[in-house]
Amino acid sequence: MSTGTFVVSQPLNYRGGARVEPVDASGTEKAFEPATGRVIATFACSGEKEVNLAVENAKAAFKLWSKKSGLERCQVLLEAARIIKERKDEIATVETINNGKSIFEARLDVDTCWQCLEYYAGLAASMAGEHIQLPGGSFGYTRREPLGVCVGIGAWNYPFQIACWKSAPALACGNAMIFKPSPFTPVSALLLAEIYTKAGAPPGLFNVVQGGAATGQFLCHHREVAKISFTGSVPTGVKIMEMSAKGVKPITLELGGKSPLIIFSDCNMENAVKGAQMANFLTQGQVCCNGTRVFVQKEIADKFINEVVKQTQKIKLGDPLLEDTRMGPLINAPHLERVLGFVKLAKEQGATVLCGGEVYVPEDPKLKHGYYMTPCILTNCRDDMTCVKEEIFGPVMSILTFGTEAEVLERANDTTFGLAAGVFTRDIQRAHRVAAELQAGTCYINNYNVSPVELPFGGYKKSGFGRENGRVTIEYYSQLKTVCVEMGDVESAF
Ligand SMILES: NC(=O)c1ccc[n+]([C@@H]2O[C@H](COP(=O)([O-])OP(=O)(O)OC[C@H]3O[C@@H](n4cnc5c(N)ncnc54)[C@H](O)[C@@H]3O)[C@@H](O)[C@H]2O)c1
Repeated sequence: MSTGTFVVSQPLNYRGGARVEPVDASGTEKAFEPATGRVIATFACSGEKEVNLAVENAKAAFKLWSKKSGLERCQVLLEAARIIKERKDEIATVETINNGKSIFEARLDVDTCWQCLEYYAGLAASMAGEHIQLPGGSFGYTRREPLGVCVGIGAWNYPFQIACWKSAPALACGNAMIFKPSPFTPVSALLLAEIYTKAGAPPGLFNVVQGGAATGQFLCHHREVAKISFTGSVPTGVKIMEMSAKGVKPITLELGGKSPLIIFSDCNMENAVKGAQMANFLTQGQVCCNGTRVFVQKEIADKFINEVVKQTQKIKLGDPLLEDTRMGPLINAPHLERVLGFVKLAKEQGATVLCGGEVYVPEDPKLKHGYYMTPCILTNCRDDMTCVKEEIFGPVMSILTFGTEAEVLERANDTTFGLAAGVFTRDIQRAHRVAAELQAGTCYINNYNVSPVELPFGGYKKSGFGRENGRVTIEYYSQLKTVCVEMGDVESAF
């Protein structure tokens, strides 16, 4: 498949084990191919009736699925993981077309998806409670039980990965899921739905409803939805929390960030430069945990800046489906405008643009309506500038300099966000000391933005709560029942 050719003609909702058109709608949306600006799908946003039907389907599947043993659930997840691996190129291609990230990156994303399914398949079979001995031969035991119908609401930057990272632990624990992708990227979640069905999941176990805020609200308010796992911005996260409070529903919030990356003068310079690029330019900078505040120790600032600018100017920008492209277009025209607006404001507030920050028009005529910009590096930044305080969600790195460890820790933590942080140093004690002091859910030492599924991922402070990946996520998709067993007679207080 090549850029400029893909269109979606099949329905984009998935319910009861098949693609369906929604029975009612609250408006329509268009999905684009960011590389060309072409519309690739027009779809109805699901209304309340459609959401109710999805919940009914999920409930029916939950009845069957929750009765299965962990090993039986493991087998379905393993088969789904196998199919994802087998269809990796196709899934990555669809992701690239709808999201704009390079095919090189999309393939890496798909690897983290089948790995996630394999990981939770393994845990499904070993989930167990405790047995607790009580006086007189009585005892208690605990059962880890599923929650019921879970809702997953996704952002547009990692559409397939978000669907997998939410559904794999949810299904492993015995839940059913309804997933609502971002309306910007509605396509790839359908591939996952089809794969689960093919792998042997009962019809209705994983459903997809399309739409924006209104559809999301129907899902969150639904009486029979037991849990919401949300990935998106802080303002929407606040709304999700308000809705979940009304229904007393547990939630996972994976929200935005403005993460610090601290580079000490004793670092391995080559790795630090690579780390800064990994921290800023994956998926065109549209990554929640990006380390966009790059604090560099004064002694090495000039050298680091020279090198990082040199390497950033080499990034191959253009058609995301070409093998050697490393940066594609941003998600859409309004978002491109927003990111360029941040660069303009940074200049007005006194920052210096060392490279990039401009609209880019590729030579290939079919790409001329795409949403490309050159990766940008800003220096002369201060902590009070907008580019240093707010999540830009684009390829814009802000470089700041610092003197001492104590100073940089204070400045790094001076934010309402707390998703991730990074430190580059050769001093092993300092690395761990700094990681312990950083107020962030994930701290990278001498690397950045690697996401092994074995490690929990999630935020501190306004970046959210709850975790995805890792063993702990089982706790966010299950509840603990205590069974207390009397082996003697009742000693009544009356
Ligand atoms: N922490 C993480 O794991 C993580 C991962 C990816 C993205 N993000 C964050 O996501 C943001 C970008 O994504 P976005 O622009 O899609 O975010 P967004 O908050 O605009 O939308 C996220 C999802 O919420 C839905 N939604 C919007 N309003 C809603 C409402 N009132 N009720 C229910 N659902 C509603 C949207 O349709 C979409 O599916 C960034 O802030 C980024 O940092 C976080």
